[in-house]
Amino acid sequence: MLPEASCKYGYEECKATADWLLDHAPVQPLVGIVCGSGLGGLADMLKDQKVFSYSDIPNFPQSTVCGHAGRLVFGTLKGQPCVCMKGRFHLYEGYPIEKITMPIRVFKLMGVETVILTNAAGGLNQDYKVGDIMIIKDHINLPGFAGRNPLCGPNDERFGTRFPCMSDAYDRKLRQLALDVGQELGYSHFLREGVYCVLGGPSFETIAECRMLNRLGADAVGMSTVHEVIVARHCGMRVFALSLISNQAVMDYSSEDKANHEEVLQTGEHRSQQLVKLVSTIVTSVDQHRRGESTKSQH
Ligand SMILES: O=P(O)(O)O[C@H]1O[C@H](CO)[C@@H](O)[C@H]1O
Ligand SMILES: Nc1nc2[nH]cnc2c(=O)[nH]1
Repeated sequence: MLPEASCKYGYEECKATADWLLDHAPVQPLVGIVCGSGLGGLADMLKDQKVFSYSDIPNFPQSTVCGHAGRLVFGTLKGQPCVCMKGRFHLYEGYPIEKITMPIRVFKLMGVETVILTNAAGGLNQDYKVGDIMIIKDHINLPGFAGRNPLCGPNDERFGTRFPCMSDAYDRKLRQLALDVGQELGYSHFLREGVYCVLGGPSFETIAECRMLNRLGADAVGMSTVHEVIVARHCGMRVFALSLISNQAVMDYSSEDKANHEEVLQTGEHRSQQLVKLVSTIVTSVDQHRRGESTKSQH
């Protein structure tokens, strides 16, 4: 007998959800985008939209966090078929870890090849400023150290191998592409590359915790993304992820600053335009890149 969680959000459930969506969606998406806290505006860049409430999608979890609308948006970006999650799920909402990442497997079963994940995060690196955009080059899965990994439980080979590699989780070519695109757009002064650390939340970190995470090599801290990345890589999708530095993590006992969700959402609003421009240009270039690859493979 399989453990309960694996049975509830396994291959058949993901396939049923993917088939239902493909029956109702206007396009078969090749790119899947996940919007972080306050970053739902990213979905507005899609043309010819068809929007589904999470509550209408079979087997789908429901959003419970302010800044996560709970809508799945299909559409195109310069002809590139995309699907965009306006709202993601977090461990602290009380969902089993398999349910948090279930939409990523649904992406895969709908035909998505590239996943773009965004989040709001606290800046640990002392050189970072609020409003910086950090391209994620690597992660620290702190809950994973205690056995909280979305791949725990029986492995379903239809998704991927038992022991997936994570040293290449964040696609090097897409990271370089983002740096190039950022430079062309004149964003280099607020574009960074760094390491994201996930914690369980929902409480923000203590000063001692922030200091410890920074010493461990983390540049930014949040409560999401890493579980989705692990599942996306397990089933063979390309991953690109970025953090909007929405607040400075408090590292100093003399500081009066206090992390809060309102500031997180506000920073999202302020950077929204540039974030949309950056992500949409990357998506368009991914398409060119893909076409280039398939042209090459024909020769
Ligand atoms: O990671 P996203 O979904 O952007 O949200 C981040 O913002 C919330 C805290 O303000 C937490 O949920 C944290 O993970
Ligand atoms: N854990 C954590 N998550 C965040 N999300 C946005 N800011 C933060 C932060 O400072 N800490």
